[in-house]
Amino acid sequence: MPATETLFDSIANALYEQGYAITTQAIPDALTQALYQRIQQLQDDDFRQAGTGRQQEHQLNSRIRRDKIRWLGNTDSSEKAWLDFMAELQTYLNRRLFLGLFSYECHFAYYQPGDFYRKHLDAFRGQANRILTTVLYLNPGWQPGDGGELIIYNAENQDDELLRVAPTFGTLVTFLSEEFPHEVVPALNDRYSIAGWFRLNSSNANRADPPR
Ligand SMILES: O=C(O)CCC(=O)C(=O)O
Ligand SMILES: [Fe+2]
Repeated sequence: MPATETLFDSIANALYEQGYAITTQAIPDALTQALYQRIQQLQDDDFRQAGTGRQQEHQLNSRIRRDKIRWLGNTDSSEKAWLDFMAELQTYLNRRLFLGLFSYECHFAYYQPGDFYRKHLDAFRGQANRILTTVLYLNPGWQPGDGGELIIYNAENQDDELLRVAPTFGTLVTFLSEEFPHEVVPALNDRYSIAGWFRLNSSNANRADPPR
C-alpha cells in the first residue's frame, strides 16, 4: 500500500472503532515542510483574532479562545497542497465509511504564549454540518513543558479526560466534531496548527454551500 493510503486506512479504522484518530509523522514530509515555510512567511498581521464580532461578543470570545487565525485558500501552492490532500482524505473516508463529507474548510491558528481555547464542541448535535475535525500541528522542537496540549474528553462523560496530545510537528488529530469536547491548555511557547472541518452539504433554496 502507498504511504498515503496506509495513513488514510489507519485514520478510517480508528474513526470507525473509537471516533478519533491520532497519527504522528504520517503526512508526507515535503507537505509539512512546505506548510511550515508558509507559516513562517505569513506575518503576525496576516492573523486575525479568532471569531471576533461586535465588541461585547469579542470580550466574551476572548474568555473562551485567544488564538489568532488565517483561513487557507487555493492561491498559495502549499495551502492548495494541503486542501488537495484533505480532498483525497475526504474521498477516501466517504468511500470507506459513507460519511457523506461534502466540503472542507481550514485555518492556520497561532497561539502566543498564554493563549488557550477552553473546553468546547466544534458542532452541536442536530444542527451540525461540521462532521469531522482535523488538526495538524506545525511545531518543530516542541518540548514537554511547552504546554499547549490538546485535551480530548470522553464523549459520554465530559469530565473524563480521554487523552492529551502534544502539538508536535506533523501530528494529525481527527475526531467526530459532534462527539468530543476538547480544549487547548495555555501554550507557553508559540504554537502553530491548521484546524479544519469536513462538512455535510447544507445547501438550501436560499443559500449555496459552502459559506464560511
Ligand atoms: O489546536 C487544537 O489542538 C484544537 C483547536 C480547536 O479546538 C479549534 O480550533 O476548534
Ligand atoms: Fe475545537
